[in-house]
Amino acid sequence: MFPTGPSLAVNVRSAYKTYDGTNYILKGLNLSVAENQIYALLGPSGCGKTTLLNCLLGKGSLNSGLVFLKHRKISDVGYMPQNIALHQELTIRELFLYYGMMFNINDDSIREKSSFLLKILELPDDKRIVGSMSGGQQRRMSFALSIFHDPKILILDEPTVGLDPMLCESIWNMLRDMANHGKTIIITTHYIEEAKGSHCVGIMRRGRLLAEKEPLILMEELGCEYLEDAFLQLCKVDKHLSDDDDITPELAYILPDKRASSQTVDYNTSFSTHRLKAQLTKSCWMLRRTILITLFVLVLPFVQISSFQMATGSDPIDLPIAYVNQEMPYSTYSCANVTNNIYNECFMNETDTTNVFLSCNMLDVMRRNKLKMIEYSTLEDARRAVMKNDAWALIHFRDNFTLHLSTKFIDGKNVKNYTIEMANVDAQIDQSNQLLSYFIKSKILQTYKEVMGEAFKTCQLDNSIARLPLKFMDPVYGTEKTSFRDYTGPSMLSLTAFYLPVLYTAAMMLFEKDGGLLDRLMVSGMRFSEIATSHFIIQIGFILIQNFGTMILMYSGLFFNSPFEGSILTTYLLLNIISLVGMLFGFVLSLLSKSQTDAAYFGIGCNFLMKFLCGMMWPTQGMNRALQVFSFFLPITLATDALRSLGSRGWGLSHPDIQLGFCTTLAWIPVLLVVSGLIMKKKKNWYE
Ligand SMILES: Nc1ncnc2c1ncn2[C@@H]1O[C@H](COP(=O)(O)OP(=O)(O)OP(=O)(O)O)[C@@H](O)[C@H]1O
Repeated sequence: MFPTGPSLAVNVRSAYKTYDGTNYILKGLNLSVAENQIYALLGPSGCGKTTLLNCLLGKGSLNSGLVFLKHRKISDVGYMPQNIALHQELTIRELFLYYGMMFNINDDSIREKSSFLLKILELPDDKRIVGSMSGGQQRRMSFALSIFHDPKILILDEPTVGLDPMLCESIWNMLRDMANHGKTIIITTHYIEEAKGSHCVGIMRRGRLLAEKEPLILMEELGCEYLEDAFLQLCKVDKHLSDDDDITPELAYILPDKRASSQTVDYNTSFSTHRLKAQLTKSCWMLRRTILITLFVLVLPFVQISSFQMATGSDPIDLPIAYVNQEMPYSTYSCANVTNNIYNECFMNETDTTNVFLSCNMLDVMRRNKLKMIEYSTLEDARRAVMKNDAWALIHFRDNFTLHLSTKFIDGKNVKNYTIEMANVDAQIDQSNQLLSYFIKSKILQTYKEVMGEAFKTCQLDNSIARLPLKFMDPVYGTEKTSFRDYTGPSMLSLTAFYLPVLYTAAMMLFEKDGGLLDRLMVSGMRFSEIATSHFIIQIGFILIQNFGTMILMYSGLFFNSPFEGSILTTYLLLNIISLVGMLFGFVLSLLSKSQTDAAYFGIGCNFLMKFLCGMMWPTQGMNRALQVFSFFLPITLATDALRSLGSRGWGLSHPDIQLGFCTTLAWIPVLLVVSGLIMKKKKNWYE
């Protein structure tokens, strides 16, 4: 089917390629590269050279036409991309070792080859970090890696850009030497004159090959002294002929129906342990080289959990409260001047109440409860203080408060409305902050309960008279003092377990994808499954340490005191499953994002959604019904509830709610795997 000929290494026939379905980048291009030759592909910027090379490599496919590559084994192909695509954090030596391991070259050969290439390409000392080398040095390094495994066919996309003429010359000498030793080389270049050193030049313009000849023959045929003139002449002629030869709508319509056949690089290699080892070793080098970031990533969950524990749930202290105590006329007869004897004198003494001032006792208790009580002489002043945000609430005791309270209790059902009114403690609270206003209300109630309890005790009455006719028995689960922190603690734990692997995985994958690293690795034979496995192994290590650490931090009682009744092992297992789902979610994110910035925006958005929709900040029971149902299907809603129940209720795996938490999270694993598979299938070159 392919017109190969005995000595053709590459053959392209009637190649058509479009990215958007209308503009054709390759327009019926024909190209033949004989074996053991250097083929220089010349053409102006944007004429489709890289597109053609991508089709040769099988990274892109033709819409119509034939591509044939004689040496299809991945180890037979060497590729140098146009962009540098090198791991900037590694040293030269590490990079050689990495590619050497990837191609399964033994250590001695790696040493030998790398020292030869260092010398001939005038590269710096092999301890130099790649990122610290000049652009030209990095380009030579990139070239060195493309020939490192001794490929049979070499595809070089502008390897000599920015190099000084001496170095270009030595690269061309190397290429000639390689061709003499049976290699085939296709090279694109902007320096037309250097293509004189090739065996054949292909002059490309607007998606077609205008000529394909030995340079000297081409110059002779066109009567030119320089290859550059020959190139210009061909382009000029083509410009006159082909201004209106674009793909016609009819042809564009027909072309996609034509069959495109390709025999390009065969990427179907099986999983290999040496490539996995290379990837793992490289990742360890990278982690070590970026040790500060590695440590930061490692300790981030501990910092998050600790700061959460320290900053959340404790009672606010020193909240300023304005009060007006008309029971004690301001400054003339203040609480400070009375002997407070609530503990040895009953306040319900009908004849003489002068020695008992319950308002003073209440103010004392409020101070003890860490409220900052500020006295004002008039209600107007106190109210103004609240308006000006000098105080969070205003508390008002009326004239003869204690006397009226006493009368209220003594008169019982005959009590007058006026007495009831005067026996009230009036509180006016700034409700703009719900949590603080709840807190102040609960402190006032607690104060009332405490003072009246003591007062009734002194009157030798049952102090339960002072309480509401409501008795809260011992809690079924949890404690009397369950705080907001106990509710949000498991949320923080699951969010940290989920979200950090999302970020880390997306960042790692995009780090390789950015700058064409992943693209280059794939063409060098690295399988995606090997990259993913290596990442999985490293990430699992992080996850196991981090989840163990955060659990200890939160529940061991050594650092913080969150209630924990259940099984440590079940909790640890659930946290690790949450992290695994986070990891897969991060992977999907990296497939959907073009850059780390995209992923960061998307990730931050998801983090907020998770926080609000998974019942992290507020119980899902408070959501509208439809949202509640949606929320249940999210990866960490029911798992967080399960964590809460494991901690405060002591339930185990046998409880249906815990099983539900595990199941909903586990169910996301196949879902995310399928989604990733579909994206990879749809976006053929997702790794670019
Ligand atoms: N993935 C893509 N999607 C859409 N258009 C693309 C894509 N890749 C390349 N193109 C377009 O195809 C045309 C040819 O690009 P190509 O990179 O093949 O040119 P080139 O000859 O290699 O150019 P240069 O010498 O500047 O590298 C350009 O107009 C480019 O914008």
